Order: sequence, then C-alpha cells, then structure tokens
Amino acid sequence: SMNGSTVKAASKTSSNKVLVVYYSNSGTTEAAAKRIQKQTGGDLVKLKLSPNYPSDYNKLTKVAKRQIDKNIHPKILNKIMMNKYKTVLLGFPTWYQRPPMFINTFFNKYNLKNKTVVPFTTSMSSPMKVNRPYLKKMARGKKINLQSGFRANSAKKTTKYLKNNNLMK
Ligand SMILES: Cc1cc2nc3c(=O)[nH]c(=O)nc-3n(C[C@H](O)[C@H](O)[C@H](O)COP(=O)(O)O)c2cc1C
Repeated sequence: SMNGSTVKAASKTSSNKVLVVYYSNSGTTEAAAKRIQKQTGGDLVKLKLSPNYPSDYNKLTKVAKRQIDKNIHPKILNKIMMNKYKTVLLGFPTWYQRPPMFINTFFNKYNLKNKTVVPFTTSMSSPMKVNRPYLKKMARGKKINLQSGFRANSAKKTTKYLKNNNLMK
C-alpha cells in the first residue's frame, strides 16, 4: 500500500543510507557535520589523513599551500563500506579558495559511482561556489551525481538546504 508507514520503511533500507564524511582541523566543519548527522540520521565518519595536518595555523597554511603547489594528494586511511550508502555528504574547510587536496584523494579512493555526493564547506567568508569547479573536475567521468552543496557555517541555511533536497530523516 502507499500509506505512510510503507514509505517510511522503504526509506530505511540500507541502500538509501546517508553517510556524513568530513575533515575538520579547528572544529568548525566538525560541528557542522555533527548537526548534519543528527538531521539526516546518517552515519558519521571523520577522515583520518596521512600525514595529518598540524593544528598550528601558520604551519597549516604552509603545508596546505605546498600540497596545492606540488599537487600532493594526502593519503586517507579510513576503510569505508561505500556500498551501504546512496547519498554521501562530504564536508571540508575551504582552503585557498578551493577544497583541500585530500578531497582529490577522496574522489579517487572510493567508488562513488551512481551515488549522490552533496559537498558542504565551512569558511571564513568564501562561498561554496568557489569549490565547485574543482569538485566538478574531480567527479568528471565517474558517473557521480554531484550536487551543488552548501556552506554549512549557518545552521539555518544548512537546515534549509537539507529540507529543500529531501535529506532530513
Ligand atoms: C590553510 C587555510 C586556508 C584558508 N583559506 C580560506 C579561504 O580561501 N576562504 C575562506 O573564507 N576561509 C579560509 N580559511 C578559513 C577556514 O576555511 C575556516 O576557518 C574553516 O571554517 C575551518 O574549518 P575547520 O575548523 O573545520 O578546520 C582558511 C584556513 C586555513 C587554515
């Protein structure tokens, strides 16, 4: 039947599960990811990187800049069973007007074919859209349903995006 309980049961099958996967250095993206996890009812995974980034701001800026200049893709150590998920919310801080270089690794390491990937970022002021050309390039040719995503600094705007995109649990 098409009653509400049938629809609800169907939405809980494992292939419809949401993954919220993120990296955060100073905690802003982490706070956003935890809010998004609660709102979507998804699984939460923090990326473990090798080498790990320094927390000291000046050191971090140097390491992050060098990775861009040398096209370094840091290792991601997490094993993630991607086949469990249909939708992947991918969170990262915006660094130098673009995604950090481990996001390249993310798109290469995991099989995201036929999945919806919803990027979200936190930043001092840069909008999500500065990241888009880079993300589009990373997703190219992989049959990924890449969404425009959102800047997650504002809880209100996050809620609005999740509602508009039918991602609330
Ligand atoms: C290396 C580096 C580069 C950054 N570049 C930008 C930038 O281009 N635009 C911006 O608005 N904020 C920039 N920021 C600020 C971070 O995006 C912002 O503080 C973010 O919320 C940090 O997330 P986190 O606390 O999860 O690590 C930069 C910060 C760092 C450390």
